[in-house]
Amino acid sequence: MSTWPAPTSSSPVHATVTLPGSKSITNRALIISALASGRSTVAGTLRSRDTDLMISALREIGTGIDIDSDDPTSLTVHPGIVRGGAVDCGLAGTVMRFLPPLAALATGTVSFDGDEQARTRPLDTILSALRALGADVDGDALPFTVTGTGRLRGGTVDIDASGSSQFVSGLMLSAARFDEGITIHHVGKPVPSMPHIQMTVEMLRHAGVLVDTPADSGDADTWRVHPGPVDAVDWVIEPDLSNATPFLAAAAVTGGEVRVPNWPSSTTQPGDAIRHILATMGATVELDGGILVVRGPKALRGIDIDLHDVGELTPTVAALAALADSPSHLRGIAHLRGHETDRLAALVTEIGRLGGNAIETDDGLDITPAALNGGVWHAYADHRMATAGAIVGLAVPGVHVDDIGTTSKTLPGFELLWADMLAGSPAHEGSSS
Ligand SMILES: O=C(O)C1=C[C@@H](OP(=O)(O)O)[C@@H](O)[C@H](O)C1
Ligand SMILES: C=C(OP(=O)(O)O)C(=O)O
Repeated sequence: MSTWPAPTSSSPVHATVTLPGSKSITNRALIISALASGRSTVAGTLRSRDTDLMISALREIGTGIDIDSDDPTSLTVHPGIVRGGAVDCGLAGTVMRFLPPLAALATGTVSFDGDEQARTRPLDTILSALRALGADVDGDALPFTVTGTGRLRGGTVDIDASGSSQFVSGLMLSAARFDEGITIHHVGKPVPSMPHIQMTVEMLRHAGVLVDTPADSGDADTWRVHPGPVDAVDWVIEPDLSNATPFLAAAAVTGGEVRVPNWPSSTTQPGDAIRHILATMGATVELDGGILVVRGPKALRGIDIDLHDVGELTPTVAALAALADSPSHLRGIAHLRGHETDRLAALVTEIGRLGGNAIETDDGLDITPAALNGGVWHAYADHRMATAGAIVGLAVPGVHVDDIGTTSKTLPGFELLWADMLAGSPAHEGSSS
């Protein structure tokens, strides 16, 4: 694997960047469609490692998925009886957490494995919950098996979802097909990434599933999915707003202007929070007729922010903070230690390697301004670490990302999009020139 010389831009970046579909919405739409009572279609699907793993896994255990030969982002999903098979989760949290509850409905054994690095990602919470709901699960982490009899009792379960919102989402997504549905009580420190749980709720409701949230029932930290049929839906996937953030950051870092079309006027995607984050750091941000326009400031300010709800944005925000002219405090993100890699440790190490100043706190990062130098930025097989390196490289000559290819987890062809963004901007140096 050769390192990627991150292009440096000595002039403001001016570009319009169109992003493919959302990973989180795509993989939810696929699971819900696989459980539906008829044929669904999914338009604007993200095609990337995480979503292709979901497609392969669903096919393996009985779902028919046709891919339009003229437009590989258009899928037709034909639900089938869930059967045994072997599932590769790669490093995808959405595959390793969303599929086991569906596998519990199988008529055989579904075996799960994934990348070496995936074997350390937390899973015991959801696997224990499935056992409590009547499933036969062997193992507490990857690799593990789920053996089904074609149905699952379901019912009430207490879980500690402070490590990942995906435990709640994963259980909810298949629960309408459990005999008793599900009632999930969370017990523990606050659940992160609540917008992602709201995404699950809204998409289930869109498919006709009856869901009670804490706001509906008045029961704090309790979600209920009633048993019942799941409707077929013609899904249209929003662009991935978290994947938009490195491109918007490019405007902020270079004092340029980046436009992202098809920005939804209302969304459950956490990436929407980048508008507030960039504005707080000094950028001008406008949402104008579905186009998000970010104009960078002369100098970026640091930020003090709780990212508990939008942890996915941390690598982008940390890269921006490393280039800001005042200190930043990123809080509420202890759970990032269980993401693709330990993101807090990885960001501290990589910012430090370039001469920056980042320290790990109990639940986040403190980053103070320092002059940065070039060097190798390690991605740790983490797509968002790789894109964070690209952001830093815009402002710091001589940054090389060791594995830019890892961006294919959610954004294949990132380097080309990055190069296209820079192509319209006069002075930059690096691989894309
Ligand atoms: O449900 C989802 O699609 C996701 C939930 C979040 O997970 P955590 O709650 O584990 O942070 C997020 O970080 C991840 O990228 C996608
Ligand atoms: C945490 C992430 O991914 P995953 O779905 O694998 O948890 C992410 O994309 O930032």
